[in-house]
Amino acid sequence: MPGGVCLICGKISKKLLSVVKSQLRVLTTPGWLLGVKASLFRCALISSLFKGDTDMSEARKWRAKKRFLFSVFPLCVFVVFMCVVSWGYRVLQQRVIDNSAVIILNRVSEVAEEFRSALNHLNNKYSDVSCTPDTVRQLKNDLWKYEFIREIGISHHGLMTCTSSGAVLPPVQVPVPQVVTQIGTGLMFNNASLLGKGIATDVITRGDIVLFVSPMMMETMDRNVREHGLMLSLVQEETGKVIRQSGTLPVGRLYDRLGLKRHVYGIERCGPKGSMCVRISAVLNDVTDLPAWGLVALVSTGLGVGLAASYLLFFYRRRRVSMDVRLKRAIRNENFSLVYQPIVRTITGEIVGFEALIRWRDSLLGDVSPDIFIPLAEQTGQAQAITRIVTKMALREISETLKKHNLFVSINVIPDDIRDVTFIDYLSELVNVVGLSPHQVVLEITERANASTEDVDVGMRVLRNRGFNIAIDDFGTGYSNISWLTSNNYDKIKIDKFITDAIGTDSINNKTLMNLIVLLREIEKDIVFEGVEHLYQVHFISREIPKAFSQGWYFYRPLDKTMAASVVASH
Ligand SMILES: Nc1nc2c(ncn2[C@@H]2O[C@@H]3COP(=O)(O)O[C@H]4[C@@H](O)[C@H](n5cnc6c(=O)[nH]c(N)nc65)O[C@@H]4COP(=O)(O)O[C@H]3[C@H]2O)c(=O)[nH]1
Repeated sequence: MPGGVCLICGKISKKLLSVVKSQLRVLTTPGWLLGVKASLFRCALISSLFKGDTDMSEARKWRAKKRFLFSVFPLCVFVVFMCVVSWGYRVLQQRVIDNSAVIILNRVSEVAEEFRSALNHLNNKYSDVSCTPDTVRQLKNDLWKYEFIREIGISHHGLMTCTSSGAVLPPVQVPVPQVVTQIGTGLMFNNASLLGKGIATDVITRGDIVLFVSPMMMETMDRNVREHGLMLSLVQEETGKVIRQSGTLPVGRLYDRLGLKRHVYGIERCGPKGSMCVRISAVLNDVTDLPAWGLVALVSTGLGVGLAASYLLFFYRRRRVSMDVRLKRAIRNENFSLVYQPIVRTITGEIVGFEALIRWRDSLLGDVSPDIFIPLAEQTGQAQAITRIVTKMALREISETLKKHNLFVSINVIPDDIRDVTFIDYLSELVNVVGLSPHQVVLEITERANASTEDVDVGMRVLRNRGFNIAIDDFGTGYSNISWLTSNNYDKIKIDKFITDAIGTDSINNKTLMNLIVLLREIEKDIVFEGVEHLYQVHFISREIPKAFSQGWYFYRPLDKTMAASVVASH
């Protein structure tokens, strides 16, 4: 997406740049126009990072890339790093808060359940009883059963006459509760009038029963909440009104200083319908709340990661770019050589043809394997140029030997070559000029390439109609093996070295090989085993498919043109 935006920006910039350039020629140049020109040029240059831009010189592009890699890129990595760390920090805090909240909420649920069952039980037991010593003794006994209740009282018509400590004389008026839930439970917080003697406590009432909540219970709960930096609120479910709160939310350094609102994370659990909800809230810190040393360590790590990523990308790009640039130059100067590896009849060892293999020796990079530069050439759209160079060189260097001994030469091509009518014409013309018969030229197309598209099929048919042969290369490495076998658009099939390597082994590939042998015996095409290195492989191939051909170090390594001519002559 940024690449796409940049491409569009780049295109517009280049257009504007040309307009500005033309204006510069006719106007006396004001300073601001020079500034605009410089900015547009920079933008066009950056856009060329995302596509092959032929207008910019390689060196300029590389300089722009370097500037980008060591300015914008590390900053982007730094920002991403900080975002990821912030996000991770937040997730971690949520986990910790969730764990503490679950413990507290479970405790609150236990307490609520105890009050609920006490109110039900005691209301049934003590409705309309008078405050006799026996009643007081029974209340005392009942009190022992409850962990969170400190005192039980009995009231008649709003007057508390009896408690588990004894008769209340004179009876005390039970005040109107501060909150009444839908199921008729009344709550009073910090009530100091009922027990007298300067004791303030939370009171719960329903029917004739008055329960005095143990202050220790609330104290323990508050301490728990404070320790975890949380805030516990009792909320009325229907109205959402907060009726009791313990603990406070900690202040955040930067946010509060700047007066920004902080993100409060909350978990709520409600009792049976119409009762109370308990909410646990916490402020989620972010990296700005870290102590100064933590912030410094984090920023340094982020910058370090950004720079490390820049360096890695720089070295990777430098290697790629330099190889890319040098390959372009090598193609322009046709700075390659060819070697020819003989292909032989397996049973007799007689040479029947050669495969032309490209070699590139760069003054800086040394010998670069075709396995490296051919895929690079394919990615950068230079592979077709290579095919033309190889075709021209091979036919010029080896046609005399081919004609003299009626041999063929195999040339590696890519699907784009087969699709390209101009290449087919070019090849026909060359073959004509050097006086070869088209059947002495084999075009190898790798099975890994997704070559089964319609236009490739058409190209293959055209080539075969003109007398050229088509070989399916590296058979066994792709995923369209069977479809290739059943198509009739080729003349030879080259079995990849990894299948040949399975000969005489106990591997899974050996099973593939044995199944393949059954299929290959039925096929009326030339079969070439690649990478034949050992005598037992030769014996196996000769026994299983006597008509098969072989190519490999057991017979010959790739040879230069002079050696290739002399081995055929000496045979
Ligand atoms: N270990 C071992 N290796 C053996 C043996 N016999 C042959 N080889 C190597 O196996 C490769 C066979 O070529 P390929 O399958 O077409 O695979 C080729 C082909 O896909 C590509 N390539 C080479 N030349 C060209 C070219 O001119 N054009 C294109 N498009 N691709 C080429 O590069 C690949 C590698 O080429 P090379 O490095 O020349 O490697 C060659 C050859 O040197 C053996 O007994 N043992």
